[in-house]
Order: sequence, then structure tokens, then C-alpha cells
Amino acid sequence: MSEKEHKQALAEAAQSPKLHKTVVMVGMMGAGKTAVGRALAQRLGVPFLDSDHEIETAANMSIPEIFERHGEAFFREKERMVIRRLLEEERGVLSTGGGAFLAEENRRNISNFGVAVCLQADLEVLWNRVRHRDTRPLLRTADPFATLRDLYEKRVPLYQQADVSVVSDGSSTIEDMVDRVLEALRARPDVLEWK
Ligand SMILES: Nc1ncnc2c1ncn2[C@@H]1O[C@H](COP(=O)(O)OP(=O)(O)O)[C@@H](O)[C@H]1O
Ligand SMILES: O=C(O)C1=C[C@@H](OP(=O)(O)O)[C@@H](O)[C@H](O)C1
Ligand SMILES: [Mg+2]
Repeated sequence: MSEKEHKQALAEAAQSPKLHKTVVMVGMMGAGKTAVGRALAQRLGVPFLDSDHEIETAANMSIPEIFERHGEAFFREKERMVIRRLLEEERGVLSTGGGAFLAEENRRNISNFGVAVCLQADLEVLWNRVRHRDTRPLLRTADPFATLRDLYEKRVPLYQQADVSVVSDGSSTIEDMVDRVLEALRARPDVLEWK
């Protein structure tokens, strides 16, 4: 099949897919979980959920405010509750925050209800995406690049436990990433049934 035919087949299949499990986006901050997850849900015609967004709405506060007022442990507790609730309630695409996949309980719930899709990117790509925005409280340090690098080194081995991994380089667009996720999920008819 040519690349064009392959893309066409993917587009047709995506018109009426049957989603059997929630597709859960995991990976480092800046990997594109929120942006790619939203575009993927749109392409599949399924609900899009973002755990950070749900936490912010429920608390009526931004993520930095929650960290400032209540601390990271409080945020992680809310994150665990929200992820479990969203997985139980609805099937769709769920983008998690970068730290969520570190908690064993979250990994267990994700594997019970969904499929973990890790978005991977080099440290430099991640840094270029997160450096201009002050919305990630963990990076409010004297040397945010060094902080991001430390988090990256600690977390990468855990992200490798995801069911599926998709790599994004500096030149792949959000739609390229959606194509790559859909392509990777072709090997998983238990997740997405192609008609
Ligand atoms: N593949 C991509 N190509 C271009 N920009 C991207 C890509 N993935 C993410 N971005 C941009 O990078 C920033 C961070 O992405 P975001 O989805 O918030 O990441 P995450 O939720 O993993 O922290 C956003 O401005 C987003 O639009
Ligand atoms: O990596 C992390 O621990 C975090 C990532 C953020 O989400 P994104 O990965 O969507 O930026 C957000 O949940 C919070 O700032 C903590
Ligand atoms: Mg996000």
C-alpha cells in the first residue's frame, strides 16, 4: 500500500471506529499529551478528557495555584481520584499530567480500563515547548532546564511501561502525531476496532 493509500485507509477507518478502551496519553510535560490527545479525540469522534483540566475545574483554581496553596501531595491525591473517576465513567481519550504515570495506582487503573500511549520527545524538544509558559509549577526553580532534565532522567524508565510509544521530533506536527498514534493502535484491535 502506498503512503497515500495508507493515509486514506486510516482516514476512512477513523470515521466510524469502535473504541473499546480509553486511550490514555502519558509522558513528559511538553510531550503533547493535551494537544495530541484533543486532536486524536476529535479525529475519532470520541470524548476528550484532560485530568489537569478536570482538577482545575473541580477546584476552581489553576494548577499553579493548587500547588501553591495546597502542595504537590494534595494535587497528586486529586489527580489519582480524577483519573480513576474519568476511567470508570467514560470511554474516550484521556490526557494525563506528566507525573500521573509515576503512581502505581494510576498505572494499575490505566491498565484495567485503558491503553497507555506514551508520547516521547527529546529533552531539547520538550524544553522548547515548555520554556515560554509559566503554567508548570514544578519548573518554577532557579534552573528550570536542569529541573526538567532531572525529571526526564527519573521518569523515562517508568514511561517505558506504557503499552504503546510514539516518538515526536522537532518537526512533527500535532496531526502527524495523531497519525502515528492511530497507526500504532492498528496492532491493537482490542482497543480500536477498524471497520
Ligand atoms: N507535535 C507537536 N508539534 C508542535 N507543537 C506541539 C506538538 N506537541 C505539542 N505541541 C505544543 O507544545 C506545547 C505543549 O503541549 P501540551 O499538549 O500542553 O503538552 P503536555 O500536555 O504533554 O504537557 C503546546 O503549546 C502544544 O501546542
Ligand atoms: O510533570 C508533572 O508532574 C506535571 C505536569 C503537568 O501536566 P502536563 O504534563 O500536561 O504539562 C501538570 O499535571 C502538573 O504541572 C505536574
Ligand atoms: Mg497537558
